[in-house]
Parts: sequence; C-alpha cells; structure tokens
Amino acid sequence: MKTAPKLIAGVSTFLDDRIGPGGFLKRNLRKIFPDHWSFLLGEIALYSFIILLLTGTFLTFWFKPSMGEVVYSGSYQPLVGVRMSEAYASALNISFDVRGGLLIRQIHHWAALLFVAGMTVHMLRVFFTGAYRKPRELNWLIGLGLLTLALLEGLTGYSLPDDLLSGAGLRITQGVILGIPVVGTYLAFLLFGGEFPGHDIIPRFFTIHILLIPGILLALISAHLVLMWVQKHTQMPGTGRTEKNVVGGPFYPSFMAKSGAFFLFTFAVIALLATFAQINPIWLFGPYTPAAISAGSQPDFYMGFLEGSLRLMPSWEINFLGHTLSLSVLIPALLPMGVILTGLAVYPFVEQWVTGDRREHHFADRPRDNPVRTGIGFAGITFYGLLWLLGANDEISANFHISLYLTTIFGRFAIFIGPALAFVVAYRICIGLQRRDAEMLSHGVESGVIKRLPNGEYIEVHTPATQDIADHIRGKEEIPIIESGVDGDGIPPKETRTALGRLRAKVSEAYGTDHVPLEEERSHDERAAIGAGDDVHADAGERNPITRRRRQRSGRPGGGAR
Ligand code: HEM
Ligand code: HEM
Repeated sequence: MKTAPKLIAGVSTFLDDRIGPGGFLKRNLRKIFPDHWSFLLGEIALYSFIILLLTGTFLTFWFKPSMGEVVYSGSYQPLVGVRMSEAYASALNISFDVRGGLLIRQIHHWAALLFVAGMTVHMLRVFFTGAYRKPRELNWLIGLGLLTLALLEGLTGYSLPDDLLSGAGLRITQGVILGIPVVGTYLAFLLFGGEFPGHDIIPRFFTIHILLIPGILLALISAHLVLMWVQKHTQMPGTGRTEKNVVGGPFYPSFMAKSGAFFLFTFAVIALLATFAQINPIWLFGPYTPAAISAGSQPDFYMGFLEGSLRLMPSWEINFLGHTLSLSVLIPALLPMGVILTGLAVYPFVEQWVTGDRREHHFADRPRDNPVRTGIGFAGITFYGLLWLLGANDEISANFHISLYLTTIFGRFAIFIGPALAFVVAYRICIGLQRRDAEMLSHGVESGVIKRLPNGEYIEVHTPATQDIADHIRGKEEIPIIESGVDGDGIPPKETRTALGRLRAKVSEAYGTDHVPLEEERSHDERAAIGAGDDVHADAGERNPITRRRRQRSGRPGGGAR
C-alpha cells in the first residue's frame, strides 16, 4: 500500500501532467511558510467561516423565512398557542424538535462570534506588525471589506429568528436608516417593503444572509488568500532571515498537518462552547411585537460599539425648514463606524506619505519598534472598547448599583480622554521595551549567578543574549523621516517647500523620531567579556537616551540593522 506522502506526490504529478504548467502543484506544495503563533489568528477566522457555511446550510433545511402568522404548537410548552411568525416558529422548531438542531444553531452562533473576534484580532496583528505596508495594502483593504461584510452578515443572521431581540435590533436599524437625511425614508421603505416591520424584511434578510453576503465573502476570502500566497507572508526578524528569503516549513507536509490540527482544535472549542454555554435562547422573550419593551436586550458583541455610541450621544437635533436632522441618531450611527473604518483604510497610505517610505516590507515589525503606530492602535482599541462597554451601561448600572446617568456622563468624558491616555501609556511602554532590548544587547541577560570580585564587590554575571534573540532584536528597522532642514547650499528639499510639505516634515519627524538606538557596534568578544562579569549596573536609561535621529530622505532605506 502506498504511504500518504507517496500518494500525494502521485496525485500532484497526475494533476500537473494534465492541468498544471511547469510542475505548478509540486512547486506550490513545497512553498515555505514562516512560523509564529500570531499568524494563526487569520486561520481562526478562516476555520470559523467554514464552520459557518456548514452549519448555516444545515439550518436552511428547516428555517422558514416567512413572516406569515402561525399559532405555535411545538414542544416548548410556555409558547404553545401563541401567535408568531413562521420564521420564529421554525427557529423554535430547530431548537426543540429537530434532532441536533439546537446544537447546530448554537455552533452557528458561537462560530459567528469567533469569526468576527478572530478576524478582529488578526487585523490588530497585521496593524501592529505593519504587515499592511507595501506590497500588502490591497490585502489590507480586502480585509476591511471582509470585516464590514461580516458585521452585516451577523446583523442579518441575528434578525432571522424574529424573536423579541431580533425585532429590537431591526427597530434600531430602521431608526438609523430613517435618520439619514433626504433619502432615509425612501431607503427604509425600500428595505422593509413599506411600514415597519412589514412582511418582507425576513425573506429579504434571508437571501442576503445565506446567498449574497456568503458569496461575496467566499470570493473575497479566496482573493485574500491567493494574494497572501503570491505576495508571500511576512516573517519575524531572526537568525538567517532577510527581506529576500523566507524561513519556515513547507506548505506540505508541515503546514498542512498543523493547519489540519488547528482546524480541528477550532472546531472543538466552538463545539464545546455550543454544548455547554447557552447562546441566544430565543424562546425566553417570545415573538417580536413592535409594542413590546425589550429591556436588558443586548446585541452580539461586535455590534456593541454602535449601541454604546447611541447611548452616549446627547439628544441633539436640528430643525430646519420643517425638516428634522436627528444628530442623536446620525452621529452615533455613522461617526464611530466611519472614523474606525475610514481611519483603518487610509492608515497604510497616510503612513507612507508621512514617512515617504515606498519600499517593500517583508519583515513584520515588532510593535515596540514603532511607538507612534502602536500608540495610535491602542488609542483606537480604547475608543472602540469604551463604546462597547457603554453599550451595556444599563447592565453596569444595575449590577454595580451606579446611577445610569453617571455611566453616561462618565462615558462622554472617557471617550475623549481614554484614547489620549492610552496613546501616551502605550508609547511610553514601547520606549521602555526598546530600552530593555538595547540593554539586553549591550549587557546581556541576568544569569542569577552572583560573583565576588577581588576588591570585595559583588556583581551579578550577565550572559549574552542567545543569537536568535539578538538577531530578532536587531531586526528593528529605523522609520524613515522626511528631511525638513536645508542642504549645504541652504536649499530645503523639494518635498518641504510648500506649507503642506513643511507640515508633512513635522508630522514625519514626530512619527519617526523618538527612538532608542541599539548597541550594535559591540563585537562578539566584547559581549563575551560582559558574560564573564563586566560592570553591568549602568542605567540603561542613561546609556540609551531617547535620541533625536537625524534624518532620512524620503524613499531611502531606513538604515536598520539588516
Ligand atoms: C459567514 C458568516 C455568518 C455569520 C456571521 C452568521 C451569523 C448568524 C447569526 C448570528 C444567526 C442567529 C443565530 C441564532 O438564532 O442564534 C444566524 C442565523 C442563521 N444563519 Fe447564519 N451566519 C453566517 C453564515 C451563514 C450561512 C453561510 C448560512 C447558510 C448557508 C447561514 C444560515 C443561517 C440561517 C438559516 C439562520 C437562521 C436559523 C436560526 O437562527 O435558527 N448563515 N446566522
Ligand atoms: C474573513 C476574514 C479573514 C480571513 C479568513 C483571513 C485570513 C488570513 C490568513 C489565513 C492569512 C495568513 C495567516 C495570517 O497572517 O494570519 C491572512 C493574512 C493577511 N490578512 Fe487576513 N483574513 C481575514 C480578515 C482580514 C482583515 C479584517 C484584515 C485587515 C483589515 C486582513 C489583512 C491581512 C493581511 C494584510 C495579511 C497578510 C499578512 C502578512 O503577510 O503578514 N485580513 N489573512
């Protein structure tokens, strides 16, 4: 009997002989992938998506996307005899009368949460390591498209069961659409097929949820992965790694085996959650009626930030020529989404403009090595996190016995102060970590061995950092800066002759300057001497002060250690 590797080699030769030009499959099966735990985050999103497709298909067999009225007669006694939509009745049927139905519904819902969570942390990994830089800007934009579609997919899915929570969410959606100036009313009528809730919204959301968005997601995810494959994955700096090579394992067998195991692991976590942790118990609140008050209702976590911004906003409106502009709805619905998504979309291009850096990057930055970017990232996370937290201000108020108004007032201040504080704290931590790196290179690592010198002094022996750690730290790349001074003839560089150019140079300096130099120059012998017990007590802060680095012309390499 053939062994598995022989079998795969045989199949790839068979296919290559018929469809693959020039050993296409064989070549690609041997493609090298770099290894780092944070590169698994994108895979979590990928595997959750596959699980969503499989469980979603199962649900379509029994779910009835109809708002026609029926009287419930299934096995959940408290609702027997209650009038409800066919959609709600079928979701109850899936939960109580279809074998394995509740488990699959719960797997679908948990997978949806993990899908969005996975892609969000994956995006943060890409952001903090600067993996969006040239040539990966396009994949970054595709990623943002995926994120937006995932939010819409979640919103439409959450609405399908047509229980009280679905209806509360739909009501907010309709209110926000109505708030859009000029076209809002028309859009709301178009989407809902008339007055709210009407009879069309569930069938429409159903088509969008099971056909339109999954189709686009599938196409975009394929494009995302193909592009990642063609452009090659970034790698962490380390021994033997350069901008031009990739160090890691081949796609087959090492990466495929790991990915297979990781898929099963992701599935196991989702299945365990779905088995033991109840999610969206639609039977508790009954069917949606527009008159019902749904206190305590919460959206899924990824919609929490929009809910929070609605709750924080003062009740502002402008009345003009008989028209009302509901700023209290419009600003919270559009601003956070707009600020976050637009900010993320333009970030790679703004950074490129600020640094003038048009080189290709295949090394992943360490977040500490770009303190301003990391600070901005943490400011963004804090902005988002506060909105998200305040989406549950009623729960906070009830559980911690704090006045609801106090939570709102706190939120209104915190939303401005919090991100600024987060920026400063993250920035300082980055500088501190850079100093620690520099100290490790120049003084080595504390060994725990205390020696007594002939003069009676006690010192701790420091051993040199291992080669791989030292190379990892030395992978730090300087951030290029646009030159704002004048050259020998007193002429300023071309980029900075206009007011905008001068502003650019200022921002560039702020973005790239504060930076701790590494003690690169020490020879191996010198470092070995440190290991033998040099004076190791110098203050790293003194030795490696934050220096104003002078200056790099736009487009030139940053002159890092590589
Ligand atoms: C790709 C991302 C997807 C996300 C984020 C997502 C999300 C959701 C959510 C949150 C629900 C509500 C679940 C509940 O009632 O507890 C839901 C319901 C549903 N989804 Fe999806 N879904 C996705 C893909 C799909 C696909 C691909 C299909 C079909 C092929 C599908 C079919 C359904 C059906 C039929 C329901 C209603 C059943 C029910 O709620 O019991 N979903 N979805
Ligand atoms: C459906 C959602 C997504 C899936 C399934 C997905 C999947 C993946 C996978 C498997 C990788 C390679 C492994 C890794 O780096 O983790 C990757 C790389 C990448 N993804 Fe995503 N991703 C998704 C969403 C996003 C989002 C939201 C962004 C950013 C806004 C993004 C930007 C990128 C970039 C720039 C790379 C290349 C990274 C590098 O070479 O270091 N992706 N994606």
